[in-house]
Amino acid sequence: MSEPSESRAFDVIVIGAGPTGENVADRTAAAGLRTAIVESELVGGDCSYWACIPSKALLRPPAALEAARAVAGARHAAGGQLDVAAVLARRDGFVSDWQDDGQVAWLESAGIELIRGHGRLAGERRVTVAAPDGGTVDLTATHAVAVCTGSAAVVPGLPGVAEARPWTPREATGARKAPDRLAIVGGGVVGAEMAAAWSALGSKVTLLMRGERPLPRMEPFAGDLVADGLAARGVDVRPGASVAELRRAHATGPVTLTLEGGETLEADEVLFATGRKPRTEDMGLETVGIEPGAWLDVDETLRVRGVDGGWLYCAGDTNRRALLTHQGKYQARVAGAAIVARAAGGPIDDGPWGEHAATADTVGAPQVVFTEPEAASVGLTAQEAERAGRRVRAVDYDLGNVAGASLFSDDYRGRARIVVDLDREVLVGATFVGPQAGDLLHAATIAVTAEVPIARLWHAVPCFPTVSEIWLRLLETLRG
Ligand SMILES: Cc1cc2nc3c(=O)[nH]c(=O)nc-3n(C[C@H](O)[C@H](O)[C@H](O)COP(=O)(O)OP(=O)(O)OC[C@H]3O[C@@H](n4cnc5c(N)ncnc54)[C@H](O)[C@@H]3O)c2cc1C
Ligand SMILES: NC(=O)c1ccc[n+]([C@@H]2O[C@H](COP(=O)([O-])OP(=O)(O)OC[C@H]3O[C@@H](n4cnc5c(N)ncnc54)[C@H](O)[C@@H]3O)[C@@H](O)[C@H]2O)c1
Repeated sequence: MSEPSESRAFDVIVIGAGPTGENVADRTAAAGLRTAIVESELVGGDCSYWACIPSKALLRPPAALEAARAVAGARHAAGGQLDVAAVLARRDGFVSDWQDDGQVAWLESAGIELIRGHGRLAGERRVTVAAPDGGTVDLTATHAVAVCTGSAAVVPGLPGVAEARPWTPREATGARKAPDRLAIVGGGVVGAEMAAAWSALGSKVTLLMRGERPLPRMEPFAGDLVADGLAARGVDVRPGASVAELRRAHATGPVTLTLEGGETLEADEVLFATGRKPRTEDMGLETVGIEPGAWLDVDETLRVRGVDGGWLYCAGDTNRRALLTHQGKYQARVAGAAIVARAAGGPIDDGPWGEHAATADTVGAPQVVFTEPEAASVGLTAQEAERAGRRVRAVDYDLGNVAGASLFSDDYRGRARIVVDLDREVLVGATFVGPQAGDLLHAATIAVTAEVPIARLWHAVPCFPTVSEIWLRLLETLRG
């Protein structure tokens, strides 16, 4: 006998309660629209339990220890080893032991109704939820449905991959002990951060990447400095290495990776950090004329293109604009405001930098990679700017030559670059690499998104002796 089905009506239905979905729902509920959010796993999403939070919780203790060891006078007091069990316990605390009670309580306090289960679109403004108890809940939205279902790890279909039982970022951020030998495939952000984390926590890490250096989307010097930093901490960094097949002969035994060219490598675990795919395969997209499994193509207000009636929105990883929590939350604020404005029949301000346009996604989405050294960037690289037909000048400066940096740590090594649009005399990109360089980034994000004229930036005086004096040095170098 099938479980009973229930029908409910709301103004807005959000599918996926990750950071993005939570923020869309928060905006619409705060504006008085009856809002439901559908979640199939944990309220809080990947970011809270299997991505940003646990990864940064693993990376922070080794970084804190290194920071102390980098300063003569403090070094002797930081001579011990990391307490790995305590690091993992602290990580478990940050993910609330993979329980979502706290986030559920927040939803309740915000007046958002949680409906647990797997959500699928079922035609215009309709969502069917397969509830954990086997029943179904049929939902109808008066104004909008927002798809915020995030992304999932891509594992390439190499021979032997299923038997090798590889780690995805979920296992890598949630592991309960450091494997003796960890092979990581993919030199993107996850690969670099997990190499930094697990090498510090006791694994012998080999980082295999197809390209010349890690972090291929950043300025080349960022990948080079991060590769040097990883190598200095014992990671075997292998550029130009592609895995051809894997073999794990015994369930409890090691895995052997065969590289293209025939070389083999043995490890206890292998992590595939090889990118993401949208979580849209099994969610009824075909009922609204979209191919299942596709990234959703949206306009600047985050409304899905090509859907009659304009009621379907998509924010966060699933639209592929910028796979970052802070950009997903930004899109959520924009989409939420657009849904509220359209529901009220009000005007839509969707021109560049308008209230209902996610302009920063393409102009100034910042990112910090929490390796040692950190790599932080916003806007365009010099090469991207040139490819876009801009007349630009890249200005570089050695971060270690700034007084604040040499005080911050002995032998500070790092580099900064600003990319200046020579026609408009504004910054279109910036990159900082060095210990704790991520904290330098927000000033650059403001300069890029607010299009602060260089002539005015000259009057923004950084304090002596902070690492921020890099700004003065870069502008002096630009002006000659
Ligand atoms: C290891 C790792 C580290 C990262 N670190 C950072 C970082 O430091 N900073 C940063 O900015 N970004 C980081 N990211 C990226 C960040 O995790 C994502 O950009 C972010 O989680 C996207 O948020 P979201 O809300 O779009 O999706 P998610 O967080 O994935 O949430 C989507 C939610 O939708 C639910 N869902 C999916 N399908 C359905 C369905 N059909 N029905 C009901 N519910 C459904 C899921 O269960 C999930 O809860 C990291 C990613 C990884 C893998
Ligand atoms: N600190 C942060 O902001 C942070 C941290 C982690 C992840 N993230 C986000 O999460 C997303 C996912 O990260 P990711 O590192 O998985 O993806 P990514 O796209 O950054 O990197 C994946 C890498 O794997 C390589 N690759 C793909 N297939 C391969 C194969 N078969 N063999 C070898 N290499 C292969 C790609 O060339 C690429 O360099 C990113 O968009 C990133 O922005 C952000």
